[in-house]
Amino acid sequence: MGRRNKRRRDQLEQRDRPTIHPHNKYSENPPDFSLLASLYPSFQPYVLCSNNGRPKIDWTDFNATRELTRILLLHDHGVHWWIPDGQLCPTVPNRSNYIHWIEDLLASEIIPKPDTSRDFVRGFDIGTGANCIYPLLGASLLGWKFVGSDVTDVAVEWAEKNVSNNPKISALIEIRKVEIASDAPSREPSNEGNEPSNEVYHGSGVEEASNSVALDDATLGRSYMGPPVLCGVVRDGETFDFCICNPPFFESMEEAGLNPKTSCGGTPAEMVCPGGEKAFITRIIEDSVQLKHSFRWYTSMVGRKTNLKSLVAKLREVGVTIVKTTEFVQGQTCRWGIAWSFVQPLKKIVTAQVVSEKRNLSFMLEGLQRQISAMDVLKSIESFFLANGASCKLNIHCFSVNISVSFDRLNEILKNIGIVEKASGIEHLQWSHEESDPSQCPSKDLSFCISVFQQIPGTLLIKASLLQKESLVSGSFSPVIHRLEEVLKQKFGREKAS
Ligand SMILES: C[S@@+](CC[C@H](N)C(=O)[O-])C[C@H]1O[C@@H](n2cnc3c(N)ncnc32)[C@H](O)[C@@H]1O
Repeated sequence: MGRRNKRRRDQLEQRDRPTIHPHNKYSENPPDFSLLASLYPSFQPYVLCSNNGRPKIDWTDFNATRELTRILLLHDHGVHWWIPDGQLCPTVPNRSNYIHWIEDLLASEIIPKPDTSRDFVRGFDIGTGANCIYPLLGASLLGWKFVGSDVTDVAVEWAEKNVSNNPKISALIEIRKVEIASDAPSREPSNEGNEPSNEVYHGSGVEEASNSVALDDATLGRSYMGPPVLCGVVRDGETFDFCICNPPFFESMEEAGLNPKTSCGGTPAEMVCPGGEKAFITRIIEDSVQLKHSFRWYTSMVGRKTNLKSLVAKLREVGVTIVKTTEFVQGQTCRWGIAWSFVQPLKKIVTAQVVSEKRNLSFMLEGLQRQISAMDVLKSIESFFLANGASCKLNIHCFSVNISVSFDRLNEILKNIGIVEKASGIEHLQWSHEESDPSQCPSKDLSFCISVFQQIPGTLLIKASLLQKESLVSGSFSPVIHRLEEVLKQKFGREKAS
């Protein structure tokens, strides 16, 4: 392969791999465990030496992860912080990414700036938790004001402690207990605003924005029947620039499982709600229909891509003016951010990422047995392509493998799975290559990168990104990845399309 092609491939690879937000304190300098241990003796017992001689911590040890969070907040943010045993322990670099995404949303000119005399940013953290992480980060990094809500006494008590222990920012943060009225009638989902308006949909992946999903029971799942979320908690006349939410993701503690690779704690009240995240975020959407312009941006974290799709569909249905999505890559976990607004956008946003849509494909492997790791699946992917004559470069740190399949081998794979040559664009290849200047000629190899992400225990997300745009065989990318999906589902999972 020519040097120019290689450089182009490397550039595309870099661009496609979602990374830590550039404003994130840790984007250039990840936490230095040795330095932190030398500065904070309480952290020393948790710092171990890995096989390659680099310092590491045991992510399955709750005390180690909590101590790391404590000293990162203290060292890098000047924040004093603690949570009781078992409460959900946030990782500072990951939570900072969400804050910086909101910073980008507010700074963008997608919707007009607020027409108020208020000269500060005010956010609402739905379910702030005992850790109160988003208000603490937003206030210390950016001087934002917050209301942080929660339902449990322990969360409210510890969130308040975490605020009052930080006098420099305590005036910026109010903790609000969500009152659960014992006679509260169960709310039916609202139908208000069902008429679609002149929507502008803008996603970092067009897939999310353009897929129309029928809103049947299977799509929306169970309704949220729990305590109030926004309506009944936001007071009359209050306005906010945004809401932020890391919702209870799971329908049961069993589903939450225990991720053998990390121990971030998390009590049932923090992790679980009937209907899981889909029901909870659907309630935020319904409340936003009532509250409309009280917030400039409504946002939530989403744990599953399948839910992201149905939530975007729900947003279309209720007539929001804009939807934005993003992806948060957090080590081996991938999460999404969803944001919407009822404010009329300043200009029409064109979402024509047709090329990128075709260049990125993904599927889920669900129902995996506990002992099957992301690494097992990654190695199976490598074996599948090696067996088909491809060249593979495994990157065990990124849980990814770069694959290059030559034209001849590609032909074989596609023939084996009954794909006619015409459909893959291979016919094209035979004429153009002969007569062109080879240095200018689009590649006839198919090169792509496959990454494996842990979603929740038993569920992996497999993402494939085409590495070169100008390949004459890029039409074969999709059938090849579909073939891989079939093979992996047969080998590891129960048959369930994402
Ligand atoms: C996954 S935890 C998130 C905690 C923290 N924001 C974080 O990111 O680590 C979800 C939180 O939502 C709270 N919660 C559940 N239902 C709620 C509701 N209706 N209103 C406010 N908070 C709620 C839970 O008590 C829990 O603290």
